Amino acid sequence: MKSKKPVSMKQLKLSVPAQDIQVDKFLTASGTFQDGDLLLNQKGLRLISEESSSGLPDVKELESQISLEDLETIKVIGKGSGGVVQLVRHKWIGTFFALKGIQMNIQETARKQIVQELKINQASQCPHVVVCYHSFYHNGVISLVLEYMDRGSLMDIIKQVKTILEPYLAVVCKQVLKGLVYLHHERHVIHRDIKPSNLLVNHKGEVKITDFGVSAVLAGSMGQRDTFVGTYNYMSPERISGGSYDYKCDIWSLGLVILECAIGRFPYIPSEQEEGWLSFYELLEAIVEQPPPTAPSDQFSPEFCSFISACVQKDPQERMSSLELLSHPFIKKFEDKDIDLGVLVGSLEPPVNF
Ligand SMILES: Nc1ncnc2c1ncn2[C@@H]1O[C@H](COP(=O)(O)OP(=O)(O)OP(=O)(O)O)[C@@H](O)[C@H]1O
Repeated sequence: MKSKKPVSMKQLKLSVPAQDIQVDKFLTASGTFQDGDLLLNQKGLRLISEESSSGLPDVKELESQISLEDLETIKVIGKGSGGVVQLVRHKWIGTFFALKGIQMNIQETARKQIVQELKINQASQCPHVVVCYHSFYHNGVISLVLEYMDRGSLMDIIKQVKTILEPYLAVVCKQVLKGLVYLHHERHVIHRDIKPSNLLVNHKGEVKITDFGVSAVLAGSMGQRDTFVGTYNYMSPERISGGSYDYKCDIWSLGLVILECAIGRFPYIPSEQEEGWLSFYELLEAIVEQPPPTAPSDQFSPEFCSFISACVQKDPQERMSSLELLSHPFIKKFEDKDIDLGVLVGSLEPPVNF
């Protein structure tokens, strides 16, 4: 989408502010002069709606305004299998975004279809799903302009703290479950790639699911249900065995992620006391053939152990749904305890400093 061209200075007539109004009242942190819908900085002049009352820019407004030229790169903040994620700033409104690039070696028509489908998916309005403001296709790369989550992913957090205590995990789970209820019951989509690096956190302690739509669209658009480039670690047994699957595969993945955060290692990797490492094929075989992992009952509460086991049932029919899990005793246990995840993440180094 094209951005509006700045108006030339000759066309401008600016009225002088009244004496008793301070100029800094109009200056934004990025050095842009803002008065209502009018923005002025060294790049020129532009009209844009004010931010919504939530503090986040209005999605629809931004969707029609963002173009790649409007975004300046601050730094690379992450690398995935498909490409890099950069912290970028909108030159006009000063807002930070995460710009995720996905390199794709597929036919032009398929790429266009993917961008088209991503545009439909980006209409998410759930507070627990990362907003995708815009998607572009440029020079073989699909770029997504995402809401910036300034504390990175759950993976970044467990790298620093090793384990997360149950009260915080309950807060994380509740938010992820709300995101999954939205995806499963309102949007009727399976995420397919729930893993620590796809659960993002911000300084307010909000947890949001990202990459919604990306894995689903890629799988669908490439004519195979599981064209998969990421990790298989969190994939449910029914998907690994190539059978049919539904929303419950996301619940299996969530159970493994939460157990990993609690015990400080991927549940299928033997602990330090046990011998050996699993190869890729041994891991897949273990997921399909062995009994599911459990939380050690001597280290964790009965509610937590029961929550994990409700998620990692090998038979998807036996697994609880996202809606059912929201009222699980483990989630309920900490609901009135006023646990602030912002305090935990606030004590850690933000990934942008890594
Ligand atoms: N919206 C975002 N805000 C802040 N940081 C982000 C955002 N999206 C991604 N990141 C950072 O970039 C890292 C890489 O993300 P990305 O989604 O590219 O890859 P991945 O999930 O690790 O792997 P894969 O490409 O296999 O899905 C994340 O772990 C996170 O630290």
